[in-house]
Amino acid sequence: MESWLKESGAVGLDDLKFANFPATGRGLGSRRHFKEGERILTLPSSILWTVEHAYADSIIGPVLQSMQGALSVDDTLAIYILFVRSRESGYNGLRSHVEALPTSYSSSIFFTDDELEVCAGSSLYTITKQLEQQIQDDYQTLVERLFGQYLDIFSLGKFTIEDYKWALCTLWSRAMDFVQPDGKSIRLLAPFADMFNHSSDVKECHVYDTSSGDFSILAGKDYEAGDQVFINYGSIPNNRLLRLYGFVVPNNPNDSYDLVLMTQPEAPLFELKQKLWVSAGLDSVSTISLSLNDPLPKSVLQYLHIQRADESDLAIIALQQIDATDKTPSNSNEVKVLQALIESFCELLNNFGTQMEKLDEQLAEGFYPPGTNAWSAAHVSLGEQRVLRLARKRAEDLLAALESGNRVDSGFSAPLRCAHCAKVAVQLMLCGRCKAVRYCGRTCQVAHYKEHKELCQAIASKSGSVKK
Ligand SMILES: C[S@@+](CC[C@H](N)C(=O)[O-])C[C@H]1O[C@@H](n2cnc3c(N)ncnc32)[C@H](O)[C@@H]1O
Repeated sequence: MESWLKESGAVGLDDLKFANFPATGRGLGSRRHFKEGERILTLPSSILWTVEHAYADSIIGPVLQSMQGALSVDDTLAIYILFVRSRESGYNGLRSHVEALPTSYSSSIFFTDDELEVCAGSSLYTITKQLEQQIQDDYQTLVERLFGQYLDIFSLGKFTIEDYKWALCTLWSRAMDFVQPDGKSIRLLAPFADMFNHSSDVKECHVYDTSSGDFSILAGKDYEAGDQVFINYGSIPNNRLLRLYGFVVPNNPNDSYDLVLMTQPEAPLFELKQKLWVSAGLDSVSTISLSLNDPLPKSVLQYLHIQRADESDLAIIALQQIDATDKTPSNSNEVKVLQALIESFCELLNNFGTQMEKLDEQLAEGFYPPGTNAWSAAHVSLGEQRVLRLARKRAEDLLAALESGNRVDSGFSAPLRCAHCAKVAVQLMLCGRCKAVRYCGRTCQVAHYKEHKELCQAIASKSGSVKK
């Protein structure tokens, strides 16, 4: 692989070497001193795995391009990798990269039932189960649309579901995403650079040059010869690390719980509520990440206030969203929301197969041998329960404050802004009908009317300013 990379114009390979490190397994070590910020590796655009390169391939490109409804980025790249791996000749450079890839992964999708059961009740458990089903469905679609249609290209036995899962895990654990100046994102897999392991102790140091398409790694800190060189994959919680990368960081400060909030369309006042969720940046199905730093984000309370609102609460929430008057939702709604939330947190915590104290004990006693899948699952479960307990405590504190008459900001104030263009301004004109929304001028009011009409009527009739 290295000679192919050098011939293609890669710079910096001689200063790095493959090595096995006790904590992380295979990675890259430095052969000399690197100063923080110094460019240590540059790979030319031509050797990167990208969707664009898959489309440009003379064999697989026309097939991909002829498909009705483009494949997802990950499916395109996964198929490209499997295609190159299946070739008996040609593609020597890319094939040398594929040969250097791990033969198996420890993403949670490969866990046995017993291993996954260790984190039963966690959001990782649910997402992993859903993902397994999703992968099977996606694979079936690929067989029907692609593998079964072009048997000359997709050799039998080299595009099985196990191969597909392996290729997906290759991408999840090694591909990187960058946003380009036009706002579009690019996902790429960089041979050799995908051998750097992760450390949160180094600065973010991978760079994509959008004009040349070249990819570089800078030193994320000072290194001496012989040190392992790291990159920083980002602030990732253990549940995500285990699902995508197959490892965990004990006591991960980024741990989180993915709380799924949903409301059925049959619920009363659903359409009005949907509008309010959308204008609060939410949706009727919202997944909100609770974290150790912010165990109860305001968006959770915003969602639930809308979900549990009756007609008069809805009108008040609409007013608050738009004109930021400090009218708070009715006390009963807020109390209802917090009580229901505490109850849900208790239920979620009870659903964990093994409670936190027991897991702590088991980990301390070495019940799960360190580094095994069950040990990783135990750390995910611990992290998620820690977050949920903090969230429950926060909701309990808010409820106690409310009941004792000390209101605490639960996330409703917003600056005065135009309901159409969102411009924040002091001089805004009120909608004459509902007296609830504000505009920076007549043009915005007219442009917004169609969207505003339904809520306008609802608020106006509620406040008695206009008869229906
Ligand atoms: C981009 S690859 C890095 C190279 C990889 N170690 C290899 O041998 O091919 C990412 C994978 O490396 C491993 N890894 C990276 N950082 C790690 C860390 N801090 N601790 C444990 N494993 C790590 C995980 O298996 C992860 O999925």
